[in-house]
Amino acid sequence: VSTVSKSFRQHSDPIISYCTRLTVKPTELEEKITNDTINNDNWFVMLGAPEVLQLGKNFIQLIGAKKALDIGTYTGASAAAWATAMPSDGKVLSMDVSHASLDSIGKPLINQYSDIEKKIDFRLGPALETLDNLINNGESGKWDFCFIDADKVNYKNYYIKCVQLLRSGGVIMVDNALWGGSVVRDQWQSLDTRIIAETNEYISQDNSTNSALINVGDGLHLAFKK
Ligand SMILES: C[S@@+](CC[C@H](N)C(=O)[O-])C[C@H]1O[C@@H](n2cnc3c(N)ncnc32)[C@H](O)[C@@H]1O
Repeated sequence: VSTVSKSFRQHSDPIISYCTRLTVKPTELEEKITNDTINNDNWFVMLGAPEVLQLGKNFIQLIGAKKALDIGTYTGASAAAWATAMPSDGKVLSMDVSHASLDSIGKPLINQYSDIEKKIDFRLGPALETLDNLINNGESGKWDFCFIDADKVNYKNYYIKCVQLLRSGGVIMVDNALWGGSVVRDQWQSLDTRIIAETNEYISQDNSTNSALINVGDGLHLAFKK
């Protein structure tokens, strides 16, 4: 049994299933994306934990977010979650270097829900380039919500760019912030672990945000821009 785990993993602690069962309220579309990803894609462990997506949706509604950055699309589960939580004039910019899983699993489902589909802009290419383009186009301070969930080696870079793009009162969610618990186990220091741990330290020292590092899903570092 693992105490740092996404609820859909078989080895996750029953307490995680309990918390998830009571609070996660997926729509029909969200449920379909989750199930199709788990049943059909070899890399399904990358899927955003439903309990993390629910928390993000709650934040989006709490702060009235209308512009979200989704860094790491995969099958589109997180992008669909943010779009679901937003009003009809909301916008999700979802970034990935590959659209293979999105095209085979997420897109055919999302296309059946035009109210969700029209809110999401799926952008192909390295996320750092997309974020730099936004900054160069005067988008700093104009975004409400960021979800960081792509390649771990760029986590600190993504965080720094998201802080710049976010408005005051905006929320950043850094996923996989506990990386299966490896951040506190010296013998598991892979490059990804080291960079995630470094990013956590950086966020904790960053005076431009308040933060909360919580054990939900694979660990989630929340940062609230001052
Ligand atoms: C953990 S998955 C994202 C999961 C998704 N957010 C969800 O909730 O289901 C990570 C994704 O990041 C993408 N990725 C890897 N390197 C990237 C990069 N440099 N820029 C953008 N996306 C990248 C991968 O192709 C992969 O689809």
